[in-house]
Amino acid sequence: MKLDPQTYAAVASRAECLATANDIEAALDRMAAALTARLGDKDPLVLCVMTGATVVTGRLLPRLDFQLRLDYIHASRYQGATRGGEIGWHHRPSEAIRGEHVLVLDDILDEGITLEHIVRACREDGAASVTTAVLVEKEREHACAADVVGIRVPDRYLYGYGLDYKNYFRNAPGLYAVADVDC
Ligand SMILES: O=P(O)(O)OC[C@H]1O[C@H](OP(=O)(O)OP(=O)(O)O)[C@H](O)[C@@H]1O
Ligand code: HPA
Repeated sequence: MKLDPQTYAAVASRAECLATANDIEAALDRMAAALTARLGDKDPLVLCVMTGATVVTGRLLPRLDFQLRLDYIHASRYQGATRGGEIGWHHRPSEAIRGEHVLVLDDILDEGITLEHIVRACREDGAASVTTAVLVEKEREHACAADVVGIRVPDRYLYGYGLDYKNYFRNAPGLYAVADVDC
């Protein structure tokens, strides 16, 4: 569904910036250092979790100065809503994963259900190892933990740097918490 320009502007004006682009770029530097230490000699297969992880993947990969390959995996459970539902699989690269040291890269760890399903699928599909990294982790309980976390934020609905609000705002140059009235 499309947002009309008035609603779009009103949502943006009510949102609160929780992390600036500078904060996030510094977090990406830290993530790159941690991932280099873990995977620098493993020739990993990086799996971008579509669609939200496109921005973190694009910003992080040029910081990883070692041999790697890029593919994608697509499981989602929000579909433009602010509450998650059943997980839906759209692309599971089972053949590509077999025997690989996999790095699953996602934008956010919220309830952790998406990452839990993806890690389980990678193990079922015969990955040699599975490492997980997320740009943002919400301060709440998660169904599974991420190995590498860029930035931790309060448990509010967020947009920006790949994260969407009603399929918009993935291009916002920071992390913004949506006002309660818009959730
Ligand atoms: O930890 P969870 O509560 O499971 O939520 C995290 C997941 O939710 C978002 O995906 P979404 O289903 O919204 O798809 P999208 O990437 O296309 O936005 C996000 O990109 C994570 O993959
Ligand atoms: O806070 C969020 N914002 C955008 N997408 C999400 N997917 C899970 N949590 C969020």
